Amino acid sequence: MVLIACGQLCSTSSLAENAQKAVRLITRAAAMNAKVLFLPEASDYLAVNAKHSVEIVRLVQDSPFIQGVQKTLRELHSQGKSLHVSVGVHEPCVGGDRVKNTLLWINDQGVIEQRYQKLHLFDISIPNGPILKESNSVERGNEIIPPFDTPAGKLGMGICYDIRFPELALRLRSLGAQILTYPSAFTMKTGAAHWHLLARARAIDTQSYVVMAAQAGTHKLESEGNEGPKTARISYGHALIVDPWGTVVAECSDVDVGDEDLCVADIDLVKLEKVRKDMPLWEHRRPDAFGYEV
Ligand SMILES: O=C(O)CNC(=O)[C@H](CS)NC(=O)CCC(=O)C(=O)O
Repeated sequence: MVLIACGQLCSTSSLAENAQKAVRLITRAAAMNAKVLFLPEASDYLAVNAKHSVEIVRLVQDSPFIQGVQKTLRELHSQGKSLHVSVGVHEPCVGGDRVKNTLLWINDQGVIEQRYQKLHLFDISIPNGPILKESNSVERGNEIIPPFDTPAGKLGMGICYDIRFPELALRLRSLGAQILTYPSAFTMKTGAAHWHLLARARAIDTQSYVVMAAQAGTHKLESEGNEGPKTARISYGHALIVDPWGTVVAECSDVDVGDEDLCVADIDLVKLEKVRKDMPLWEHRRPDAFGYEV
């Protein structure tokens, strides 16, 4: 059994400030002897609008946020503490007119080992609900990253809105995933309606652990001299971990209690194998009827 931690925080537009939030959660996770910490989508910053995002985005080697995370992991490592981090960030695109919404896997020595670029973009307009057009500022990815070994098990990566596309989860499971992660910044309205249900559904579909790190609370978004439209953002929070049977085994406090929080759970691959053996979904699938393998 391996202990993992799943975090929630409330990013601002300051990469340096957000680095401090991440470092506090990293320090807490390490003190609890967790081996992996999952941090939310866009942990490095939330921007006021597309123009602002393109202005403040940095290459990983120039990002005070990523530098802060890497430095802390290296320091912990030199003290004999091994912690790996999955963290959602932004990266510049070639051409410079948009950014990438990426998920990084940073190992216990601060080295970026994996990178996934969000496939599905959140272009949504719900009456009395969120209006967000992610594709204004973000270039979508085109690749599924094969699940890779971590101290907790084989990890498959998605980001936020990707959780609504079960075909990604099914493919990741077929490619060997035991844990799926969807770092998120869910809206209040869609979170209240769907967050727990989506996380549990993907866990049940794939008989895998699902780890949902989350942005939480009211974001302080500022840009200097930016005339563009401002969007007030509040994120749903409720970072959580679901087991392969669909049970929520850990959940962060409600945002009323504070937006920075951590929850932990043991990853039990013996339990995972039992769930898969008792109900062998992957042997019962019907590619003959559907005409394709998931
Ligand atoms: O913009 C950034 O920098 C960070 N990215 C986000 O906040 C993204 C795109 S706007 N949010 C979501 O995908 C929410 C999905 C959601 O709420 C749902 O599926 O219901």
